[in-house]
Amino acid sequence: MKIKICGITNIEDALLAHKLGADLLGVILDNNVKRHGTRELIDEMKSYNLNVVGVYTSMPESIEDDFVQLHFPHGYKEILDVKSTGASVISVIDMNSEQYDKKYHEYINAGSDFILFEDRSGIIKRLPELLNYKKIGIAGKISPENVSIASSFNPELIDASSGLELYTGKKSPERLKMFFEALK
Ligand SMILES: O=C(O)c1ccccc1NCC(=O)[C@H](O)[C@H](O)COP(=O)(O)O
Repeated sequence: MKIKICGITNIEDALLAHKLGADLLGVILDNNVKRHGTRELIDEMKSYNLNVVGVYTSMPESIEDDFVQLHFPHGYKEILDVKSTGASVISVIDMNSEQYDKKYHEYINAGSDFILFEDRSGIIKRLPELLNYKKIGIAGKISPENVSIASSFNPELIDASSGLELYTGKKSPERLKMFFEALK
């Protein structure tokens, strides 16, 4: 099971999350999103050998990342285009969208490395719906208080962001520590 901390906006949060045990660190590359980062931040994170996921809300013109999160409704072509660069793909499915099961099979068949099921109002209550899926990640209000429930479900990927913040865009060192403690 891999742990991804998303919404990283600064190097201090990135280094602390990595030190505590994060496998992947997500940087949102969309200036319209409050908790976004920059290409410069990604370069700095890579200089520390951190595993960075570039999180995109639309298809980027070029791919410079080792891990790419397609955080918008996409299809076969976008996944193949990213995979042709050698990057790993995280395909996000909004569980409140129609036909999420159909999308899951499309993304699996296209070769996505992880299918990240997201319910921004809280994924924990949706877990019973996900029992028969493979290669899945889960996201949506995962926090120190409920991450033990998330991990007992044993997904391939757990993604957490806002539940670890002091304020939007800034992670709380205390909450990060509590989160990784709860995973032990
Ligand atoms: O976090 C955002 O505001 C965001 C906005 C637009 C696209 C992606 C965004 N986040 C990426 C993520 O993977 C989230 O961090 C993930 O769904 C977890 O969300 P949460 O823990 O509920 O903040």
